[in-house]
Amino acid sequence: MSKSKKKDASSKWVYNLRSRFIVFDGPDGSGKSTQFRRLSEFVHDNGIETCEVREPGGSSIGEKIREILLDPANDEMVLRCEMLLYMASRAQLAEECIKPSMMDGQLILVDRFISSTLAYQGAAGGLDPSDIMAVGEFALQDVWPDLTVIFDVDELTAQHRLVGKSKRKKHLETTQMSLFSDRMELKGADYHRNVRQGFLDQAEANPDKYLVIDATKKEEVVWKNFITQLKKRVETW
Ligand SMILES: Nc1ncnc2c1ncn2[C@@H]1O[C@H](COP(=O)(O)OP(=O)(O)OP(=O)(O)O)[C@@H](O)[C@H]1O
Ligand SMILES: Cc1cn([C@H]2C[C@H](O)[C@@H](COP(=O)(O)O)O2)c(=O)[nH]c1=O
Repeated sequence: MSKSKKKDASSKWVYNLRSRFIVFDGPDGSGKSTQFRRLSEFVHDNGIETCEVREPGGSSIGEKIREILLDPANDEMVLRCEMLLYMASRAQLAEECIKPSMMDGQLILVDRFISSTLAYQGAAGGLDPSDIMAVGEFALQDVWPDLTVIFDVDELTAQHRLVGKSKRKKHLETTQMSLFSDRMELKGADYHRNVRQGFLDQAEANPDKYLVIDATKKEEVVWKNFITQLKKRVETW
């Protein structure tokens, strides 16, 4: 078999990704955005069009909400306000970007989604997950992910990565806010430990809709494991 035919046969599963919705999630510094970019490149090489957005943000209104949420100056923000703002950004994103792109046959790749609200404002913040889901159902209507991939990493590894990332950012960006950690990253170690556990608990409770990837390994190793696990899952769709 020629090399190109071999590639066609081995990547046939990729076509099952059309009109699907995949979320990348995990603790800050887990490396999810790195793997997001790698999957994007991989599917484009295989001729799949994508809609790629981040949360909070992804729409012009959502990006304004993001600024409010992550600005360390807003330290008086109460938990219910925080949760509703994340969800408001998500409602706009679902209607403005996700729904139309799905109808268009694109693969939807989202950096964070309601899984983050359940982990941060729920497991770590203390809000009842059933309240979050009730607001989520109102905000999202019928726009729910087919798969949420959790990039799991311990706190220490994540912290080292974030320090490295912010050092590089200092050379690249000029805004004052980019020089410092955002409001959520500034929360303490206990909070971030509960965030991680919150993600793992969601995955354990919903194995059909979640995938957990060990993100502590080198980038290339994480990628190989991720694409192998994703292929297995997508072949069942
Ligand atoms: N497997 C890895 N091993 C070591 N470093 C990594 C790995 N994956 C990503 N990094 C580096 O760690 C930093 C954080 O990665 P990335 O931005 O992908 O994480 P993230 O989880 O999306 O972060 P955030 O939640 O803060 O947006 C980056 O500097 C990136 O180059
Ligand atoms: C969607 C969502 C996000 N968060 C937190 C998680 C991060 O600390 C920031 C987003 O920053 P990133 O650089 O894009 O990862 O917000 C949250 O607490 N709740 C949510 O629903």
